[in-house]
Amino acid sequence: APDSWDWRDHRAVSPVKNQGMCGSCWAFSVTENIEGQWFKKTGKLLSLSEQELVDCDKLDQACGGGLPSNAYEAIEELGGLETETDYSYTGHKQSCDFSSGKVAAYINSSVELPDNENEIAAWLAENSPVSAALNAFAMQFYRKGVSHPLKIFCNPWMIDHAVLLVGFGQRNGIPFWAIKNSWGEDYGEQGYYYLYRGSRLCGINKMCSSAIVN
Ligand SMILES: CCC[C@@H](/C=C/S(=O)(=O)c1ccccc1)NC(=O)[C@H](Cc1ccccc1)NC(=O)N1CCC(N2CCOCC2)CC1
Repeated sequence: APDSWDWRDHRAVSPVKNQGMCGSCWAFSVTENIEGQWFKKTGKLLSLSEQELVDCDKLDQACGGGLPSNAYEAIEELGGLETETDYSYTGHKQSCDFSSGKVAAYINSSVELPDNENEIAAWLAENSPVSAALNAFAMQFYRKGVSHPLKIFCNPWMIDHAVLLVGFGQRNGIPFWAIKNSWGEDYGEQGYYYLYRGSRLCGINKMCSSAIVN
């Protein structure tokens, strides 16, 4: 794998979004992974609809939480995702208003990545941004820099948030993951969280996955 990689340099990442008062982080993690997969296939960067998942993904619990693995399955069953513009975000569950004629992006399958951080980095650089989940306790108090929380404050077995890995590298020799969050641009560093890479912190390595667009 390269020493560093950042999909934002390749215009494969949409602007930071804001889930508002809805526990829909799982939907943002998945739509933004698919934005990256779709970009890789077509060279077009679309902003895809999280609201479609909140309203129409019956395998997950809308604002009450969800799992990326369920969401990939739901998207395959629905037939794809509409754009953010066609099915815009309201931050609360409504009746499903999906129309297959408006599908802007589809997926063929999904993969769970290995839990080795070097392998995850290599896969990311080769393929697309990666859906990940982690214990978000330290994220809530983050302002800037490379976050390196004590393990006792970031139990890797208490995973409660889903995010997007967009890149990795080193800052003054400190290895980091560049993590796109869905709490708006005022969060952290322009909406991003930088987490120390290489110690499996906060369980960041445990639930990495991606849709596959052939
Ligand atoms: C109320 C849900 C909040 C929401 C989004 C997070 S959040 O709101 O951004 C946030 C997180 C942490 C601190 C502050 C704010 N969290 C989730 O969606 C998390 C994300 C996650 C957790 C663990 C592994 C992978 C992904 N998922 C969840 O909360 N859930 C996973 C599925 C579970 N289902 C219950 C019924 O049986 C099927 C499974 C419901 C809870």
